[in-house]
Amino acid sequence: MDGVRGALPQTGIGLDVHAFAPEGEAVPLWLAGLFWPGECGLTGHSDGDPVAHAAADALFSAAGLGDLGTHFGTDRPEFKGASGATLLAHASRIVRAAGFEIGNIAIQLVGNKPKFAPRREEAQQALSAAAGAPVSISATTSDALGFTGRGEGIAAIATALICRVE
Ligand SMILES: Nc1ccn([C@@H]2O[C@H](COP(=O)(O)O)[C@@H](O)[C@H]2O)c(=O)n1
Ligand SMILES: C[C@@]1(CO)OP(=O)(O)OP(=O)(O)OC[C@H]1O
Repeated sequence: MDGVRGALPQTGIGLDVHAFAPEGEAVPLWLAGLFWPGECGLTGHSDGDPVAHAAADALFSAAGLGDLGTHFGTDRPEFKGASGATLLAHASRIVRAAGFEIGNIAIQLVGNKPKFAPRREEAQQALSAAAGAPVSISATTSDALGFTGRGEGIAAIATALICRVE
């Protein structure tokens, strides 16, 4: 990349959705890098954490390095049950190895449950530690509309800002 373009920051976007496990299945909920005792878990090849996955996807998007499936596909048995924080840490290492530093990651969770705000600080600390960069997380319901409003799953959307440093 030549001239000023190589010095400009690059943004990325990521979206992820996971469905709640069927009632009666004792699946633990992992969300935003935290365990949520007593809450219904989400389905997935990994731990199904849409907040961490959206963040990792945003990093890959910003770096032009594909997406989560490119690096941690379901054909990779070593990622079965992997935690979202682990995947985000791996993604951050891959992006740094490609010559970038991470400015920040902003994520918004969309869903009715669990009530996220009381654990926002804890979650931000967990995912910031995983990424090695500031992660902020907001939450919203979808006003009872759509699959999140019907309580069928949780969605998350994220943006990331990275800068080329090498
Ligand atoms: N799972 C959620 C969803 C939302 N919140 C917080 O509730 C507030 C109001 O949300 P709206 O749907 O009206 O946008 C907002 O401050 C969210 O942080 C939450 O804690 N958990
Ligand atoms: C993370 C991976 C791999 O374990 O699986 P899931 O947990 O199903 O998550 P998803 O966000 O649907 O896609 C990425 C997959 O490659």
